[in-house]
Amino acid sequence: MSANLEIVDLSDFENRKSELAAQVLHAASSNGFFYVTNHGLSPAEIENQFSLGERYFSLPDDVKESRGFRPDIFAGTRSLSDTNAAVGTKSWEQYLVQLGSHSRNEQGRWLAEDVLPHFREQTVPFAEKANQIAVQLLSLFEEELKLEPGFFAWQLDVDAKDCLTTFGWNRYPDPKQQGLRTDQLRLLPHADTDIITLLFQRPGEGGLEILPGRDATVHASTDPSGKDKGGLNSAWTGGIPEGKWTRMDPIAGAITVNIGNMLMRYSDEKLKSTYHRVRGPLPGETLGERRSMVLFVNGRGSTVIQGKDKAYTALTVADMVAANGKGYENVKRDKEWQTRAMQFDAETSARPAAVVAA
Ligand SMILES: O=C(O)CCC(=O)C(=O)O
Ligand SMILES: [Fe+2]
Repeated sequence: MSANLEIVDLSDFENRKSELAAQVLHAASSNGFFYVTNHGLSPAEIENQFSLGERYFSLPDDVKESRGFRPDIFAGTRSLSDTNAAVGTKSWEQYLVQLGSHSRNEQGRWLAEDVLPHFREQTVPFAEKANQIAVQLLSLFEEELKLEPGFFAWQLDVDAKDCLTTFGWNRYPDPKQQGLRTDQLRLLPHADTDIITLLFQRPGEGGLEILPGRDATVHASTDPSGKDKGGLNSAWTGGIPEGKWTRMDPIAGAITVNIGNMLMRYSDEKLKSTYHRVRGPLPGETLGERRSMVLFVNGRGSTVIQGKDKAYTALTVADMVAANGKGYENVKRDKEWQTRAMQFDAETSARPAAVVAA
């Protein structure tokens, strides 16, 4: 059965908090994915941010790779050859940089100013605005999670010394140009590790799909491989989730939002960290290049994540980020897993039952 997808209109936020809290709680505890509109970032600001990504992607590979991927902080360059090593196709590349005034260029994985002039100075304010949207959204969960009012504003402070929030750009090359088989995914099924993710997609560049009901915990507990206890980094190990996937297509002006494993753990699994993937072309369909941008909201690395009911063991944000990085490096050794993970069967892809106002 395919899902109803919900659009949450954030206009007049301050006066509509209780109504909005009910809406986001419903969306986060069912699909774990929803759209937000009237969030305060203009189409021009978002397009400008995509164009900064273009400047990065058009650099020569060796320059991009000079800020190689650091699994411990889950930031840096995942080039086409790096993802090829991890999933066996050159279907995706990603660049992740750390926010926070504390992270020097190299540690935060920023390329030098002479390589990408004014790149950091334009990206940080955009990402900080996006981070404020995340603060607003998360404040709506504080009462339900029995957290102090203002907790997430504190946790998400990008000036904190241990801030691990990252901003990133994804590029999925034209599968045809890359010589990719049509029965392969462009991004493998995974659940995000963070508290919440803000995803920017462009109309006409679809492909994202979600598997409602299959979250990181459900997956881990039913995975016969038993490799991923507690849904810690199920993104990168163990069984491959299967079922009918729902297309989460781009909507003009909307940001796509999803709950990550940290918030799932914080909420003792009330809020769902749902599996998602980016699909390959359906029969008769040609997919060109796809771009997306992400804000992986982790916040302060030293904060201990545990819900009031203690459904999961206590782990810090930094532990969870590093575990995800380790999992990613592990899959490079498992070619058989890679082939299975990247399999795409058009039969598994469905349109949403409806896209509705929350
Ligand atoms: O490009 C997309 O739509 C999905 C990206 C994603 O899931 C991720 O970067 O974690
Ligand atoms: Fe993701």
